[in-house]
This record gives sequence, C-alpha cells and structure tokens, in this order.
Amino acid sequence: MDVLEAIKTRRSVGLVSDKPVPQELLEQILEAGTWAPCHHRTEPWRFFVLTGEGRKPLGEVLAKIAEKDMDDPSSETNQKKLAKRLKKPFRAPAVIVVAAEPTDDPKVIAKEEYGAVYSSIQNMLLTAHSLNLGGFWRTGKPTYDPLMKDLFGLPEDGEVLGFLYIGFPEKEVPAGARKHFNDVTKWISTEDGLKGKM
Ligand SMILES: Cc1cc2nc3c(=O)[nH]c(=O)nc-3n(C[C@H](O)[C@H](O)[C@H](O)COP(=O)(O)O)c2cc1C
Repeated sequence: MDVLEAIKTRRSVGLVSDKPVPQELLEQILEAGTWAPCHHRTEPWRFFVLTGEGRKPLGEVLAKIAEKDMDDPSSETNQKKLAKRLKKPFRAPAVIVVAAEPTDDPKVIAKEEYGAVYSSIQNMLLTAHSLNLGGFWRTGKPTYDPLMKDLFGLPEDGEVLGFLYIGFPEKEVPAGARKHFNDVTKWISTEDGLKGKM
C-alpha cells in the first residue's frame, strides 16, 4: 500500500474481534513507532502492550479514577458506571499504551518530545492499517490523571498520550472525509503575502 493511500484510507476502527493479534504484527507496529522523527534523537516514546489479563489493571485504574468524582460509588448507578470502566480495555485484544518520557536535557523543548510521540502514534496506526488491522486512538481525561502515570511507572514529567486499541476489524468502516487542504492553507509567494487573515 502506498503511503498516501494508507494515510487516506486509515480510519478509527472501533469494532474489532477478540482474535489475538499475532506477536509479529504487534512487533511491526512497535518498530514503526520507533521510527518517528524526534529532535535531538531523544526517542522519548515508551510502549506498554496489554493483552489478555494484562488489560485488567488498566480497567481497574479507569474505575478508580472515575470513583474520585463520585459522592457515593456504592450506589447502583455508580456501580454500573464503574463496571463499564473495568470492561473498557477489553474492547480490543491488544491495547498499546503510548507514553512520553521527556529527556531532562535542558536544550530539548518539552513540547517537541510530545510531538515526537504523537508522530510515533501515527506511524503505528498507519502500520496497523497496512497490516489489515483496525486501530483506534483513545484518550479522555483519565489518560492524564496522576493515577494513570503511576500505573505505568512514569516519571513526574512523563505522560500517557494515547491508548491504541488494536484488533482485526469486525466490519468495514465507511470512508473518511476531510476539508480540502486549500481551506486550511495559505500559499505565500510575495513579501506581504502574510498580511490579512487565513
Ligand atoms: C489525541 C487524540 C485522542 C483521541 N481520543 C479519542 C477518544 O477518546 N475517543 C474516540 O472516540 N476517538 C478518539 N480519537 C479519534 C478521533 O475521534 C478520530 O481520529 C476522528 O474522529 C477522525 O476519524 P478517523 O480517525 O477515522 O479519520 C482521538 C484522536 C486523537 C488525535
């Protein structure tokens, strides 16, 4: 599959089967993740591959985080909500947790470390797609909760940046749609070309 075709046909695939993803396919995805650009060659990405019962602690921490905002976690409604959180990581046979561990090198700009990890995520989603796997980048507020950081043993300035749910698609996802690039682009070919709004 050519790169532009892969980019344009990749979709967020929410519905995947329970069929385990072979280790060698997961390894290809992870390898692609390590080939993202990174300023000063810091390679700030960290990956945690959760499969089988290895997904359970993620559900437990999602429930624990949700519980913090509940007045009465034992109420029937809240118990149902917590049970849903416990199940979330089981929506796909493999969940790749992608985190950033920024270097403490003072010449490195912290947000560029995050940028590198976001590029790594896109590499992984495109590779999953090229392997006929479905991928879904999920986040949400709990992603950035200190308890999440603790679960994965990240340092204080580290952060989980995404959960990549990977599996074999259960059904085809419709084609995507985007604005035309000219709607978000200004072509500058004269000195005063930047005057005025986009
Ligand atoms: C940083 C980031 C976080 C995301 N988190 C979620 C999420 O928590 N839940 C969700 O349904 N989609 C999430 N998405 C996926 C987007 O909803 C999806 O990419 C968008 O709808 C476009 O669809 P496509 O990926 O099929 O092109 C996230 C995407 C990004 C870039």
